[in-house]
Amino acid sequence: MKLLLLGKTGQLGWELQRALAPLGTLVALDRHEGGDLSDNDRLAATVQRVAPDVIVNAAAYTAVDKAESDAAAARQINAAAVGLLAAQARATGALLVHYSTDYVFDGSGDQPRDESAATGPLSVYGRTKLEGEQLIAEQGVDALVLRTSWVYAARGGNFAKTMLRLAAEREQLKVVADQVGAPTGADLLADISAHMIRGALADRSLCGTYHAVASGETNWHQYAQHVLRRAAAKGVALKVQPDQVEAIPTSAYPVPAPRPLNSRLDNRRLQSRFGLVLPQWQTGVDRMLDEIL
Ligand SMILES: NC(=O)C1=CN([C@@H]2O[C@H](COP(=O)(O)OP(=O)(O)OC[C@H]3O[C@@H](n4cnc5c(N)ncnc54)[C@H](OP(=O)(O)O)[C@@H]3O)[C@@H](O)[C@H]2O)C=CC1
Ligand SMILES: Cc1cn([C@H]2C[C@H](O)[C@@H](COP(=O)(O)OP(=O)(O)O[C@H]3O[C@@H](C)C(=O)[C@@H](O)[C@H]3O)O2)c(=O)[nH]c1=O
Repeated sequence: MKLLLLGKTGQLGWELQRALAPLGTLVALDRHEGGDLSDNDRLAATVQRVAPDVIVNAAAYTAVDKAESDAAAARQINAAAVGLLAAQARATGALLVHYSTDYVFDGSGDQPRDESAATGPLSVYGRTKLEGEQLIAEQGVDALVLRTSWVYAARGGNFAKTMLRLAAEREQLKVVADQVGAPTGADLLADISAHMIRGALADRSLCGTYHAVASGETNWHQYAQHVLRRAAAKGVALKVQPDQVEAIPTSAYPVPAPRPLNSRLDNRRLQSRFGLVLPQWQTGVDRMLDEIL
């Protein structure tokens, strides 16, 4: 079996290189190796040349605020290129694996959303990611679409690392406390993906959209405090102590792209259909911190 992985250098792409390797022959590409999602013609030529049984797309335009003023590029990478991959997979019978986000929702309410909940993105990033999902659905291709949230990894940029940096540099740290969700490790997502690919290749009726997040919930402020407590316990020098991180409302942290307040995703469909247990979010965060600190 041959797998094509796009976006191999991202948080998730890096972990997928590890997790997908035992499944077959893995061709992992970055944007400079024929895997550029801003160039549909080259991308199509790459897929045809590799002729994979499974296409795994970990590439995306993930700069949420920048996307507000760069919508054409975000739409090309998060939607148009995804539509092309879906068409190619459909034409060849390949399985498509793709990742989406909690930001496809409007964040209203205080309950976890399941896969059938109405979408309503608030930002260009969220809208273009939803368009990518819709293009996959329109093709009617065999696909696994994993909606996840608040991704972190030992390698790459993420909120936890930003907090460690800012708490070491600054005298004061203010973090929003009214956006709720679940930090999800790229390593967990990659392992889940490998498991799901095996399952879906054996039984294509398992294809579909899944909320793939760690269990439990937190908010960005509590998450920041958790990260800093762990760092302080390991003797990392911090200018801002965990208890000094100020909790603020979203309205006090103006940014170009609105974020959903309620990012809770219900992961029961994934757990029951694939026989998985998704660990509490702290498990993976602590492991990542042990690795990087
Ligand atoms: N990060 C998060 O918090 C969340 C992410 N997701 C989704 O999960 C998936 C993986 O995200 P994550 O690993 O965190 O993202 P990263 O930002 O860590 O990585 C994104 C990857 O996409 C690549 N990329 C960007 N533009 C192009 C392009 N034009 N052609 C080819 N590759 C490109 C980047 O390459 P380069 O390094 O060269 O720029 C990088 O390898 C994405 O679909 C994302 O939308 C969902 C929810 C939360
Ligand atoms: C750096 C910082 C951020 N914040 C806020 C801003 C925002 O509301 C929240 C998270 O900040 P970030 O900008 O790091 O996170 P953001 O880029 O919005 O993260 C999102 O990325 C995309 C790719 C996704 O798909 C989402 O699931 C989510 O992980 O914390 C503070 O309150 N204080 C701070 O000092």
